[in-house]
Amino acid sequence: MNTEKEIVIEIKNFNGWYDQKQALKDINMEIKKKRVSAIIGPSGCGKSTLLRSINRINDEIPGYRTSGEIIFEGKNVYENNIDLSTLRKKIGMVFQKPVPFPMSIYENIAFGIKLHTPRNSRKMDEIIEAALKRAALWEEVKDDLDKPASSLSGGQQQRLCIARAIAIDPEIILLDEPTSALDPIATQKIENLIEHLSENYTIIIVTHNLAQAIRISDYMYFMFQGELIESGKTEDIIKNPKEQLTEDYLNGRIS
Ligand SMILES: Nc1ncnc2c1ncn2[C@@H]1O[C@H](COP(=O)(O)OP(=O)(O)OP(=O)(O)O)[C@@H](O)[C@H]1O
Repeated sequence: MNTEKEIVIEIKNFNGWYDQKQALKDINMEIKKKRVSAIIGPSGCGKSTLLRSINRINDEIPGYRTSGEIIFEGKNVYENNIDLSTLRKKIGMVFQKPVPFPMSIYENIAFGIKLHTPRNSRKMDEIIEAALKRAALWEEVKDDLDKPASSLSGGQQQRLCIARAIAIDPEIILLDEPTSALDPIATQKIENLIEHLSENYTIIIVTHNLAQAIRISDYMYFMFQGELIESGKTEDIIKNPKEQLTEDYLNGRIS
């Protein structure tokens, strides 16, 4: 396996505050291209805040402010002239609870494509089929594309949300606890899918499920109380954590 991968995101001296409360403290990290990176750590340590800062979706929370840099494609995403719609096209996101739009399976995916790439509309059917195939959902829904997305199971809805993200051709997919609302079988399907997706996309996943992070990630980033404590290849961190806090977390002494 080629482990020397290109860096696609570099986070430098990054801080985040909700009003007076500092949620992220001087975060420095590098994300490797076309790998699965898992951000782990106990509840409230800042995982989601960090993930949601990467595509600036956290800007939507009143009172949230940041300092430092998140470099993507040679630019700090917090520069004033960054176009947020383009940023979020390139850095897609899937949330904890599947949130399909109240429309058909087909329209759920078409909607995002029309929003971001109207010129592609002639090829719509092809793009939708390809996205559903990549999200491992095509075989289950190909005869039901006109049915409401709400008729799908929770796991299928989550794969639909992943297909929706894929359809607008992102480079990076952010996944915020994508399986926490799913049963074990649906979870396994998503985990298999994530491993597959990293052939084509950079995946950054937040999970409170350490076993899941170990199963699917190439790199792990352990956070505690707003700080990044340790990061590295998953197998190295598991076998040989350098920090006592990491070891305590891996051994279940911190949860
Ligand atoms: N909208 C908000 N307003 C104020 N404080 C917030 C807000 N969202 C998160 N926080 C605080 O910021 C800190 C980090 O929260 P965050 O949700 O990023 O942690 P997390 O590691 O993802 O937690 P969990 O695993 O429980 O989802 C916590 O102390 C939390 O209370």
